[in-house]
Amino acid sequence: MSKSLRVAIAGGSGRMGRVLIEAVLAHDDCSLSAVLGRAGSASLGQDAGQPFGLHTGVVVRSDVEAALRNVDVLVDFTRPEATLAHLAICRQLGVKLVVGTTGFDEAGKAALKEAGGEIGIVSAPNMSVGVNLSFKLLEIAAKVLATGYDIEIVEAHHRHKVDAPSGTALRMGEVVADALGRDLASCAIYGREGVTGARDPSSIGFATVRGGDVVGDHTVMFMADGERVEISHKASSRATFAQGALRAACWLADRPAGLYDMQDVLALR
Ligand SMILES: NC(=O)C1=CN([C@@H]2O[C@H](COP(=O)(O)OP(=O)(O)OC[C@H]3O[C@@H](n4cnc5c(N)ncnc54)[C@H](OP(=O)(O)O)[C@@H]3O)[C@@H](O)[C@H]2O)C=CC1
Ligand SMILES: O=C(O)C1=N[C@H](C(=O)O)C[C@H](O)C1
Repeated sequence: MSKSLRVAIAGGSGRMGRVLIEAVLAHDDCSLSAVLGRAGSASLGQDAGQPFGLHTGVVVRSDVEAALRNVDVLVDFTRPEATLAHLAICRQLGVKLVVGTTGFDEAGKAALKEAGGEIGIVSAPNMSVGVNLSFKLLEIAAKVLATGYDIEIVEAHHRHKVDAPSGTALRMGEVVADALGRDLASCAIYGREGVTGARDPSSIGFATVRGGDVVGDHTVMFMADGERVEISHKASSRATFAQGALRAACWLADRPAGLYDMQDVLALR
């Protein structure tokens, strides 16, 4: 079978970048067409697989416009500022985009939405099937447990993660708040310290743990007098995110312009 979808990877030297390169090379329908590196990075000009002992035949490049000229879809797990710079070039060239990057501010989210008017984009804080199923379970749980249950979200990640709470935890909060008719921005409590007073029953609390090599753990707790329901997801390999990202890339191939997420890709909406 010919590998028909030409995929580029941004942040090729990152934790997700490496796993994505391996996943593209092993994929039946995707070919590795370009790998982007940050300007000044030592990896520029090297084979993209060199840091992990693979020969890919694709060298790392920082000239994004030239690198994306013969590409169908860019898969980007980097930082918001890098993703938004890549987004502008994808719009110019008509290249589709899968965004795994988290930590966008409101302006960044608005830029993705606007670009969805011109190109196909899948943007999701978590590409795993399990987390996306959890979003559906949370919607049901929040509706059934709407009164008398205090809701708290706990997430844990590796020591290198730079944004908090995780994009996934924030999306879990949004899903629960939407199901309850609450506005997350006004009911979220991001950590507690000192004399906080009793818990406001309408609040949704977040707690963040960072350390070691934790790939990504998320738990939403619904706590009442006499019982507690917990919905948990634990990722043990980044390959689960990479598989989801490539599933999104293949799904985007014959979609019209629009801003989609993994709920669309997995037909969970
Ligand atoms: N949606 C999902 O399923 C998942 C999302 N993520 C998200 O993906 C993102 C990346 O995570 P991770 O791989 O662990 O992070 P890393 O720090 O390991 O990798 C980030 C990559 O982005 C590159 N980069 C950073 N800033 C720039 C810039 N300004 N211009 C160009 N390239 C840049 C880095 O280059 P350099 O090496 O030169 O610094 C590096 O290659 C995070 O936002 C994370 O939350 C992670 C896992 C799953
Ligand atoms: O930075 C990570 O590693 C991860 N980030 C994502 C997030 O912020 O939700 C998803 C995953 O949990 C791993």
